[in-house]
Amino acid sequence: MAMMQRCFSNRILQQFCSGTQVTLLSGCHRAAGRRSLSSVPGVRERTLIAIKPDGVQRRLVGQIIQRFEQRGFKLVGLKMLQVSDDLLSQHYGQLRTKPFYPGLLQYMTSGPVVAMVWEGYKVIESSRMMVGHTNPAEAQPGTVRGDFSIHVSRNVVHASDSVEGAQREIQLWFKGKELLNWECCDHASTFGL
Ligand SMILES: Nc1ncnc2c1ncn2[C@@H]1O[C@H](COP(=O)(O)OP(=O)(O)OP(=O)(O)O)[C@@H](O)[C@H]1O
Ligand SMILES: O=c1ccn([C@@H]2O[C@H](COP(=O)(O)OP(=O)(O)O)[C@@H](O)[C@H]2O)c(=O)[nH]1
Ligand SMILES: [Mg+2]
Repeated sequence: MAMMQRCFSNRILQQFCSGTQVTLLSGCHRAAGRRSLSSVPGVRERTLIAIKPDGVQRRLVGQIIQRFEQRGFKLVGLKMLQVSDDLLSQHYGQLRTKPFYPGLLQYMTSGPVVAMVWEGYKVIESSRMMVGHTNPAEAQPGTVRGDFSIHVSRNVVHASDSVEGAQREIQLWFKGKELLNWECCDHASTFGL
């Protein structure tokens, strides 16, 4: 490699190594004739991720956002809010009869929550994997819960668990105008377009 670097200028070396790389270096413009992002099924999937009050109190917001950015997902909605009992009872309605439900409401209203909508290919399934098992004691190291929490009653983050659930939760937590449609300039790297 050192020899090659002596022989070629940087630009020639890039062309020599990879035509694709040269396309990337030429900027954020989609090359003519390429498929548009919308033509790839599933890339517009969206999910609700909420950093719960313990995650905010423990100043984990940046690290959690970083994991989703690094993975390649796109942030399309973000806000910090004090969650109301009304919103929570709709969000966790299916858990109303569980013995831990009163404690869950108390926990979720104990301080601010950071709510986000992330977009990308299979983002719902992937983010559940990234978040890990509901019970942190069973969550794999490398997951958010497996790295940052130890008890099910303080498991740091929420992630939608199905397409229907994600649509319902996004509508519950966000107004349409709070979500932004914007294009990332790294389609070629992320989706191979
Ligand atoms: N046994 C328990 N004791 C205390 N809290 C619990 C218990 N089980 C679940 N919870 C809380 O209720 C939340 C919702 O439970 P659910 O079964 O939906 O898990 P989840 O889908 O992994 O979590 P979330 O919906 O918050 O992403 C859990 O994330 C956790 O905060
Ligand atoms: O035995 C339990 C199960 C759940 N939860 C809480 O309830 C939330 C929602 O439960 P769900 O089954 O939706 O789990 P999740 O989707 O969060 O993994 C969890 O995140 C926990 O905060 C709890 O406190 N005790
Ligand atoms: Mg759940």
